[in-house]
Amino acid sequence: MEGKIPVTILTGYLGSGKTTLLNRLLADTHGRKLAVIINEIGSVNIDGKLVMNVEEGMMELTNGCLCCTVREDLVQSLRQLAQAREAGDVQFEALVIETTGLANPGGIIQTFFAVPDVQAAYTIDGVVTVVDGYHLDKHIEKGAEAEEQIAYADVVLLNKADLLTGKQQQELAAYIQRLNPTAEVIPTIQANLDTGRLLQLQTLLTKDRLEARGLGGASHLSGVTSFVIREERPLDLQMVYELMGAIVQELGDYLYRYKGILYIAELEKRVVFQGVHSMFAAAYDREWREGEVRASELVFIGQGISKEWFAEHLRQCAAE
Ligand SMILES: Nc1nc2c(ncn2[C@@H]2O[C@H](COP(=O)(O)OP(=O)(O)OP(=O)(O)O)[C@@H](O)[C@H]2O)c(=O)[nH]1
Repeated sequence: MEGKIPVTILTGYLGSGKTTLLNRLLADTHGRKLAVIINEIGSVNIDGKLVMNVEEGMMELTNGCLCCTVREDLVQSLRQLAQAREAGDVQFEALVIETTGLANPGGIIQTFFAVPDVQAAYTIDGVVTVVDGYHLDKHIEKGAEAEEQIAYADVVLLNKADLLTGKQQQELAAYIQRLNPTAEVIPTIQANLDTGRLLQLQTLLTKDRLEARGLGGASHLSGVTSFVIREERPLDLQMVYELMGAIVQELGDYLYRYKGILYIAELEKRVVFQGVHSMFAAAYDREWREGEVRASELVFIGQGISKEWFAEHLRQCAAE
């Protein structure tokens, strides 16, 4: 992943506080210069006007939602930004994409896997979802988007905490955690938090993070299930690719997000494996540390998927 531009995807329902957070990211002195892509439905880009302090490296996508399919205008913007950076016309170290409140971030994430030159230039650092704690129940009633945005998140900001009692905050945090056990949930007021950390999530699961959340079992809520599979025997990467290729042909629509570390036979490096719906990719990670227990750990988040079924199939990819 050396040299790639890290990308943070900012999602959240309408009015949850995404622009508030973006302004903080731009104003804070976390030491990283950001480029921003904003997606707004409709031809009048109000959000663009609300974002302060960006002179260069800012792009606005209007007329439509960055949703569901690979978007050619997003691809064009990403290419232009990468080229301008390469040529020295703009300088930035990281890219933030703010999506519309009704976007399912899956389409955007897929763009980074599906388009080879985009994949070569960028790497997704993390997905940050801002939740309007005060209105979450209403947003969930309205459709699947609010839950899907949570399901994709690496970090969830439980925003508008000033409008919640301590008990409500706890209940909402537990609810979010059941939807997405691997996400970190942070209560915020006006999206106020250490923004520097948000830009360095490196999105990956670690064993500690999983254990801290008591993972391993399955959780079910509104048809969205998430579970972690662990396999201690070394795997054959080719077999994992073939298996996942076959699985996503059948189940791609139901798999919102899967990610984790693979322990591959005869390889000293960990392999990061992650995907969204039917797009997935593997990349070399750091070397296994001395004394570190080597194992594959993958989290799956999707609709109506079975932990046993996935575990059984992954077991068949053992190299020996
Ligand atoms: N009470 C309260 N209001 C907040 C908080 N955070 C943001 N707001 C307000 O909520 C409103 C929406 O915030 P934005 O940051 O524009 O939300 P957004 O997600 O960008 O909105 P859209 O682009 O329309 O989807 C604004 O009036 C904010 O001032 C909070 O923690 N508490």
